[in-house]
Amino acid sequence: MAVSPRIRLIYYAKLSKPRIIWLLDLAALAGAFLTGKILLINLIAVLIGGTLASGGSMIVNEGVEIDRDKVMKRTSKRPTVMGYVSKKEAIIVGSTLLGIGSLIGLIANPLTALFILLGGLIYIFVYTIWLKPRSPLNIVIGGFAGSAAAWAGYAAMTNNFTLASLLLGLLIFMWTPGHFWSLALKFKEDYSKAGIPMLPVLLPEKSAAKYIAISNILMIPFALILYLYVGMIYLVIASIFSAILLLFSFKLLKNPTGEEAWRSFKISAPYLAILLIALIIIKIV
Ligand code: HEM
Ligand SMILES: CC(C)=CCC/C(C)=C/CC/C(C)=C/COP(=O)(O)OP(=O)(O)O
Repeated sequence: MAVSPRIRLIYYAKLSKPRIIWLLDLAALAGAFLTGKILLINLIAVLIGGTLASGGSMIVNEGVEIDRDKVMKRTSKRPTVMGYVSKKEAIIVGSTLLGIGSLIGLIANPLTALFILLGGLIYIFVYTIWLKPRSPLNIVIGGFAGSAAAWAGYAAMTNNFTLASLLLGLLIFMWTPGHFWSLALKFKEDYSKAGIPMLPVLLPEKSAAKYIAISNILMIPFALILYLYVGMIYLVIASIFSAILLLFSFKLLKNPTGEEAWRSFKISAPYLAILLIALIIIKIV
């Protein structure tokens, strides 16, 4: 379809899921600041490279998923579903962006580039193509894609992968199921219609709420343990916000409705953001 380059850019900006990219960038920033030493050029490289690569991966995801997105109300207006961007075009443009983003990571070092590429490849091949249509563990394993952002940020400063970066990545990995199952519980019908076996589609609401609570409880030690590298002020902040997150999980457990699941989802991104921002600020001052 012939549209102006400006409109085309808007389609691609939408397809890149910018609301998710900022948190991935924040994870990369937290990884970088966790090292305690900042190399400015490398920091810029990992942020620009990570943004292009994650945006590109999302565009490939939407190219691959046109038939699933078509069926779900939440995703039915995407430029790919509307026919504004074809499957082939989304896959080519998205993979090119993933490639360029990974190459920009090379400005920092090869390990950074590798983690950026790994994040995109896990999201596209392991999550989107392999597990999403087949297994309720799809987003559990897919969570490693988010961890890769933190590992890339850490590697950009140190050219290394250490226990500290492993733990930050595991926080994101452990956070992902609670984040996503809350959303899937709210949009249970959508996922069911599309035949995607998200856990809340397969289980009664009460059991889904139980898994969300369990996964959030299991995540909290990973949130707190980072105090070893960040200090007591971080521990206090992480404890307070973890308690708030748990409160939302228990409210959902008591009242496992779509509305309560939506609240649990809406608190999950700010929760992770606050912990990551606290880590960054404490490391700066
Ligand atoms: C496989 C793992 C994940 C799945 C399946 C998932 C799924 C989703 C979905 C479907 C949305 C709604 C998107 C929309 O329509 O706008 C969303 C929102 C979001 N996700 Fe995730 N996500 C995952 C991991 C992550 C990770 C690792 C991060 C960042 C570290 C992240 C950050 C966000 C943010 C910031 C939002 C927007 C929240 C809002 O609208 O309030 N997600 N996620
Ligand atoms: C370092 C690096 C490049 C990391 C990239 C990792 C990455 C893109 C993680 C995102 C995970 C995510 C937002 C999934 C969305 O689910 P979905 O696709 O099922 O959502 P949908 O139902 O809205 O299509």
